[in-house]
Amino acid sequence: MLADALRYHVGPPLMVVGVTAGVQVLAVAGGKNTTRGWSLLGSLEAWCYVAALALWGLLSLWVPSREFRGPMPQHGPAPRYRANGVQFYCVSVILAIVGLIYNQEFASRTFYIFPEILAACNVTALVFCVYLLIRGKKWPQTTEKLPPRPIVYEFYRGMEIHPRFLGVDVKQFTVCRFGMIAWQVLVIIFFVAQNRLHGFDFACFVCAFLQSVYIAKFFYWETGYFDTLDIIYDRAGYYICWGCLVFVPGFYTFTSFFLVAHKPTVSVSGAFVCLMMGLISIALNYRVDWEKQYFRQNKGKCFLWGRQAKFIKATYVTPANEKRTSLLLTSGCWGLARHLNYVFELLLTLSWSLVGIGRGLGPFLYFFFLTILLVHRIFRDEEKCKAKYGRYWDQYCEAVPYRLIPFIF
Ligand SMILES: NC(=O)C1=CN([C@@H]2O[C@H](COP(=O)(O)OP(=O)(O)OC[C@H]3O[C@@H](n4cnc5c(N)ncnc54)[C@H](OP(=O)(O)O)[C@@H]3O)[C@@H](O)[C@H]2O)C=CC1
Ligand SMILES: CC(C)CCC[C@@H](C)[C@H]1CC[C@H]2C3=CC=C4C[C@@H](O)CC[C@]4(C)[C@H]3CC[C@]12C
Repeated sequence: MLADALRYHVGPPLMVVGVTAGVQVLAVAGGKNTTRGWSLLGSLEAWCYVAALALWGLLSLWVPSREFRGPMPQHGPAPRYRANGVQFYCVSVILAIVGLIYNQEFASRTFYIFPEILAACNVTALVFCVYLLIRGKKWPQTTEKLPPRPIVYEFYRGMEIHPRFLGVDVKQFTVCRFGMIAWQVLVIIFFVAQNRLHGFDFACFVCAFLQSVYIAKFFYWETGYFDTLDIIYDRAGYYICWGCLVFVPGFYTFTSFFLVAHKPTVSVSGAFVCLMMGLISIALNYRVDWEKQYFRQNKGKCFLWGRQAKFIKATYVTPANEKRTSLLLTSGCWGLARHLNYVFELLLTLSWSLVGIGRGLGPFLYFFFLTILLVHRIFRDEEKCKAKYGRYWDQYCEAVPYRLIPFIF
C-alpha cells in the first residue's frame, strides 16, 4: 500500500515538478548572471543550438545504413535501429573540433548562454513528453493494454516501449543521438572555453579526455545498449526522454562546466593519477560488459579467465506463454558480484571528478547522483530479474551473493 503510494502518487510528481523546476530555476539564476536578454523560454540563439543538434541527430538516423533489430518485445514488432553509432560519433567530434579551431569564440559564447540552452532543452523535452503521453494513450502503435495509472505516473514512466517518431526510434534518438552526443560536444566546448579563460590546464584536459573515451566507448558498444533495462523494460517517457534531452546535457556535463569558471588546483602528477585511475576503470567496466556479451553470444560455451565459463540455465515463460531459456553467468567478473560493472563506472566518474578536488562539492555532484541512480538501478534490475527467472534468480543470488562490492554489499 505504502510502496504503491510512493511509486505512483508521490515519487513521479516530485521528480517531474522538482527536477524540471530545479533545472528551470538554475537556468534563470545562471542566465541572469551570465547573459543579457534572457527569457524564461531560452533565447532564439539557444533554440538554434537545440534545433541544430536535434536535426543532426535525426539526420544520422535517416541516412541509409545498416539496420539493427533489437530483442523481440512482448507486443509489436522487433524495434529497428541504425547501427552507425561509430560513424556518427567520429563525424560529430571531427566537426566540433574543426569548427572550434576556426571559431574558438563559439566555445566561450556557448558557455555563457548555456543556461538559456538548458531552458530551451527543458521546454522542448516537456512538450515532446506530453506528445508521447497523448500519442501513447490515444494512438498507441501496438495492441498492448496497460492497467490505468495516475496520469503523472504515466507521464513520468511513458506509455510505449518502442515508439517511433519521424521515422526513427524515439529512444535511440533521445539517448544516443541527442543526450550522449550533446554530452561529448559540450565537454569539448567547455574544455576550449576553459583554455581561453585560464590557458591550458592538464587537469581539465584529463577531465575532458576521460569523459570522451567513455562516450566513445558508448558509441562503439551502441548496439549492446539496445539490450539494456532502459530499452527493453523502460518506456519512452519523462524518465528516459526528458532525462536524455535535458538532464544528460545539463547535469552529466556539470563537472566540465564547473571547471571553466573554477580553475582546478590539483598538481600535474595528481591529475596524472586521476588519468590512470580513469583509464583502468573504463577498461574494467568495458571488460565486465564484454564478458556477459561474449558469454551470451557463445551460448555459454567459452572460456573466461582461462577456465570454462560456469552458469545457471534459467528457464522462464514469456507473457505470450512461450518457454525460453537464458544463461546466467556465475564465473569471471560476474562470479565476483552481480553488478561489478557499476563499481568501475563509479570509479571512473570519481576519477574525472577528483581533478576538481579542493573546489568544493561542485565537481562531485554527478558522482553523488550516479551513486544513487546505480544503487536504485540495482534494485530495479533485480526486481525485473526475479520476476522473470523466479527460483533460478534465487539460485544465482546464492551462487553470487554480493550485489556490488565483493564481500561488502
Ligand atoms: N552513466 C550512467 O548513467 C549509467 C551507466 N550504466 C552503464 O551501462 C552499462 C550497462 O548497464 P545496465 O544496463 O544497467 O546493466 P547490466 O549490463 O548489468 O545488465 C543487466 C541485465 O543483464 C542480465 N544479467 C544479469 N546478470 C547476468 C548474468 N550473471 N549473466 C548473464 N546475464 C545477466 C539481465 O538481463 P536478462 O533479462 O537479459 O537476463 C539483467 O537485467 C554498464 O556499463 C553500466 O555501468 C548503467 C546505468 C547508468
Ligand atoms: C529524471 C532524471 C532525474 C533521471 C534521468 C535518468 C536518465 C537520464 C539515465 C537513466 C539511465 C542512464 C543511462 C543508462 C546507461 C547508459 C549506458 C552508458 O554506457 C552511457 C550512459 C547511459 C546511456 C545512461 C544515460 C542516462 C540515463 C538514460
